[in-house]
Amino acid sequence: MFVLVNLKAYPCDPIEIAEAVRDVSDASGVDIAVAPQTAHLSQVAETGVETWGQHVSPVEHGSHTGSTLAEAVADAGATGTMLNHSENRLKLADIDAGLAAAERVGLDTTVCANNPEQVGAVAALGPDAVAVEPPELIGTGTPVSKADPDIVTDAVAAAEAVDENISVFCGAGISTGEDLVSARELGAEGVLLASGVAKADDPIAALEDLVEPL
Ligand SMILES: O=C(CO)COP(=O)(O)O
Repeated sequence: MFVLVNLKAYPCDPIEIAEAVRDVSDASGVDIAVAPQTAHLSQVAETGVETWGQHVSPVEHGSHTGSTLAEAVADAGATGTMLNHSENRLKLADIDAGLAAAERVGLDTTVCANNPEQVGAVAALGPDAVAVEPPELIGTGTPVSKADPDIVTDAVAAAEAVDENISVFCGAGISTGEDLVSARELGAEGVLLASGVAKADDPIAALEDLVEPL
């Protein structure tokens, strides 16, 4: 299972969480990555943790003030990026161009989608992975794998129907090892989560609990 910890714009210490993710990943052997704010990518990557961008812009070098250039994200030490998170939705053409930008610099790509229908649509653009995250469950602590397991199984089927090599992740409300096991049983190869770690009093304990049953 792959675990991507999205720090969003939460008021957490990105280095403390990066070091916790690195240590728990090393000790458990579970592939865990962290996606900090773009401005923190270099500092986070320097800890040695697997580092992802939260977004890259659908642009090349040029006159694009305020953009998140894929080249800069890769130079900062990221090895992957999310696109189209439900809190940063993109037009289909921009997802396509964002994927091209990420692929240009060798970043792994995970395109988020709100439901299985959108998973099928974005899978057609050829990302490495898709992630289904029902927006109404994000940040609630109620895991998608329990609240609406069909969303996960339907997302797996929708991606497989397009390309069986695309990995499917799920996210929203996931915070415990039990949630990860349920996600895996529903066919997900990974999870995206945020508040369960970024808002935890003890991020190491939260991460250890997550990977314990794997
Ligand atoms: O949006 C998410 C991950 O990208 C999920 O957020 P929560 O884990 O806080 O529900």
